[in-house]
Amino acid sequence: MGKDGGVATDLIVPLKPPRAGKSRLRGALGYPADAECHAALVLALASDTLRAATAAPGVRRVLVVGSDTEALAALRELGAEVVDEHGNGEERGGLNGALRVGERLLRAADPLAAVGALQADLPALRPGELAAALAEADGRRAFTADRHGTGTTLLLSGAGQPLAPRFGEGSASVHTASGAVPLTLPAPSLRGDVDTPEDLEHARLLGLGPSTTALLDTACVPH
Ligand SMILES: Nc1nc2c(ncn2[C@@H]2O[C@H](COP(=O)(O)OP(=O)(O)OP(=O)(O)O)[C@@H](O)[C@H]2O)c(=O)[nH]1
Ligand SMILES: C=C(OP(=O)(O)O)C(=O)O
Repeated sequence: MGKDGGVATDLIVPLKPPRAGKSRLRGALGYPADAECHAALVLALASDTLRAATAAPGVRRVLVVGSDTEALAALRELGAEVVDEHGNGEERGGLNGALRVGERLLRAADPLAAVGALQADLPALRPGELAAALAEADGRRAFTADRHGTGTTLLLSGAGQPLAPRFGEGSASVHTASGAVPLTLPAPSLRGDVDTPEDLEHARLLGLGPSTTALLDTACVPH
């Protein structure tokens, strides 16, 4: 059991190489679209997500799965565990493939672990809202939809039960069809993933974490 009475959960956080990821965010809020500046913004979103995830009661391990060595090293500094999604010669399986790599590792360490997948673009995430989602799920395979109701920000599985991730366009209805329980708690910070400039403004109004706040306050000089 986690400290709040929910089931202790190991989380996988997938991270696409920051230069390639979050393409729709380039130039958001007047922030430079330059490749280095954009990568710094994507990394800041992930840093704030991880800071909140590692602080959430009920979360036991947080494992970042990605392929960008520099980004993984920076996130390890924050206290997250990191793994290369192609490290063992795994084929390129995109987002769901990366999640399966993480799930395999976590279940090898503890076959009875409750495992979840949390998106890396939740810069306003509050630890208490993540903990409340784990508590509502209470060991069931369950998910939180994004604020639009179409995507998925968190997918959870019960102890020893496959995660069976089906992230991608319209994943909320696909996860529902696959039997995952849609969680009903409001948890705006957990539903506030950032894909577009409008999403970033929404997250800013909720209250961004320190990394994204500091970055947007600093003039990034385009190369
Ligand atoms: N490890 C890994 N993570 C991925 C991959 N594709 C997407 N992600 C991550 O999955 C989460 C959700 O992905 P999207 O919101 O579609 O992000 P994106 O592909 O960076 O964004 P767009 O360029 O706007 O489509 C984010 O945390 C991404 O970093 C992948 O191939 N490997
Ligand atoms: C991949 C997904 O993320 P997004 O909708 O944020 O691109 C998803 O919600 O399944």
